[in-house]
Amino acid sequence: MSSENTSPIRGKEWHLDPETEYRFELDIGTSLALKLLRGQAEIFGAELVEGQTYIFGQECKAAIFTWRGCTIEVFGNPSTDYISEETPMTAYANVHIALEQMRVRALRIIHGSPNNSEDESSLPPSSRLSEPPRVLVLGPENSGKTTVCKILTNYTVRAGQDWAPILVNVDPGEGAWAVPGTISATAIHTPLSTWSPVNPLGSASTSAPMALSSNALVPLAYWYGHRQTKRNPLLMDRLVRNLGQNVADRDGDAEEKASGVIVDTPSSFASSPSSGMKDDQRHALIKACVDAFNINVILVVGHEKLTMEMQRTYGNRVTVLKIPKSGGVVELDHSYRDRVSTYQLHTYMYGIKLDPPPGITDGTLGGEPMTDLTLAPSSLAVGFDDLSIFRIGEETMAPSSALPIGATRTVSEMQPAKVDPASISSRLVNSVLALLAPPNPDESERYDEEVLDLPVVGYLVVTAVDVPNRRMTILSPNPGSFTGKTAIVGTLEWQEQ
Ligand SMILES: Nc1ncnc2c1ncn2[C@@H]1O[C@H](COP(=O)(O)OP(=O)(O)OP(=O)(O)O)[C@@H](O)[C@H]1O
Repeated sequence: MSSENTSPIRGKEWHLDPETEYRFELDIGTSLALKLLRGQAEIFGAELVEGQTYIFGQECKAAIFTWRGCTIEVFGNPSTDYISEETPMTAYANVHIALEQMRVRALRIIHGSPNNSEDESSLPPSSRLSEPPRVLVLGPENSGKTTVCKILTNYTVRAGQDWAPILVNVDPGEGAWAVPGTISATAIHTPLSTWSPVNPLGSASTSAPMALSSNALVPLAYWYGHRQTKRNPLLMDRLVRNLGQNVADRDGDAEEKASGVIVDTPSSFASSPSSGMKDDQRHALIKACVDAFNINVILVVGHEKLTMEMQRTYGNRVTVLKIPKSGGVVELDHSYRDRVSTYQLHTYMYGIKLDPPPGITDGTLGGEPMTDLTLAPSSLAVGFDDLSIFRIGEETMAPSSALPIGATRTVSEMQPAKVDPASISSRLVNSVLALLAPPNPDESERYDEEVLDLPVVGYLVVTAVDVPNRRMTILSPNPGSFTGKTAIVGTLEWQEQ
C-alpha cells in the first residue's frame, strides 16, 4: 500500500529585524499566503495572529511591518518581494500618539472632568487640542494617503479604549467599501484588513454593504457616479457636505464622539495638472472637506508645496503637518486602476472567489474564512416605468438643434435630468446605477434636487434594454423589486468578462 506524503508544504522563511518591513507585489491571477511564525507583525497597522494563514490576491501590494522583529513564512510567487529597513512608521506612530492625546482630552471634557493635566494657554492656538481629532489626509498620486488613513485608524482601534473613529472616503476613484463613483463614511470598531485592492479600507458587510447587515462595516454612501473628481466638482462639493452633515449628526457614546474622523482624499485635491482640475476647484473641494468635517488636523503626505499652501490657508485654525511618504508605496498606473475597478464591481455582484497558492487549503481573507464569500446576483426584467432613472447635470434627450432659434441649453451641473431608457442617447446598457433611499414621504418637503441628497442603498447594472417591449434587464445582488424606486446613472460601466 502506498503511503501518501502528508508532510506540510513549506514556504520561504523571512526573518525581519525590528522596525523593518517585508514588501510584496502580486501579478494578475496570482495569490500569496503568509504566516507569522514567531514574534510580532502587522499589516498596515492591523496585527497578525501567530500561526494563522493570510491569503492575498487580485494584484495586492502590501507590507508586513514589525516593531520588535519576527519570522514569517511566505507561500506563492510574488512578482516582487524584499525587506526594507527604511520605513516612515515611527513618524506615523508619533502622529498617532498626538491624535490619541487629543482623544483622551476630548473624552475628559465630554465626561465633564477638568482638563488639568496641561496648561492649554501654553499650547499653540491652532491645535484645538481638546477636540476629537478630525484629520484630513492630502497628498499627490501614489503617495500612500489611503495607507496612512488605514494605519492611523488601525492604531486607534487597537488602543483598547473602545474608540470607533469614523473613516471617510471622498476619493470616488477608490471604491472604498463598495464600488467606485461613491463617497462614503463608516465607524470603525475593529482593525481594517488588507488582502486585496478591492477592499482598500477593509471589508464591508459582504459585497452588498448597503443592503445586507452583518457584523462588518455598513457605510453611509453617496453616489457621485464618476471616478474622476474633475467630472463634476460642484456635485462633489455638495455630496462632501452631505456626508459631513451626516457624520456630524451621528449619535454615539462618549468614546465614539472622542474618537474623531479620518478623511481620505483623492490625489486631484493635491495637484491640478494631472487631475485636470483648476486650482480654485481643488481648493474649493479641500475647503468643502475642512468645513464639512470641521477639520482640525491636516496631514500632507510628502508634498512640501501643498503643506505650505495648507499652512497659509488654514494654519490659523488647523494644525498642518507634513508626513513622509513611504518608499514602499507602489506607482499604480491607469490600467491597474481600471482592473481594480472591474474587480470591485465583479466582487460587488458575485462576492469573492480566490484560489490560494498551491498546497494551501485553509486560510483567511482579511480575517474571514475563505468559504462562503460568494454571492449569486439575480438578473431581473424591469419595466421602463418601474424604475425612475436620473442623470445629474448632463444634457439628455433633445439635441441642441431642436431648441428654438436663439435659445441655448443651460443644464446646471446639479440638475437631475430624467433618463428615458427608450431614447438612443440614454446610454444605459452596461451602466452602473446607484439605487437610492426613498425620498421624503411628506410631499410638502420634497424639492427638485432631492435625488442628489439621498444616500445609496445598493447598486445595479443594466445588462440589456428591450425598447419594443419597454423592459430592461438588471443585474443586482440584492433580491427584491425595483418598482417605484429611484436610481442615478453616472459614467461608470461594467460588463461581464
Ligand atoms: N509600505 C508599503 N509597501 C508595499 N506596498 C505599499 C506600501 N504602502 C502602500 N503600498 C501600496 O501602494 C499602493 C498605493 O498606496 P495608497 O493607495 O495608499 O496610495 P494613495 O496615495 O492613496 O493612492 P491614490 O493615488 O489612489 O490616491 C497600494 O496598493 C498600497 O497597498
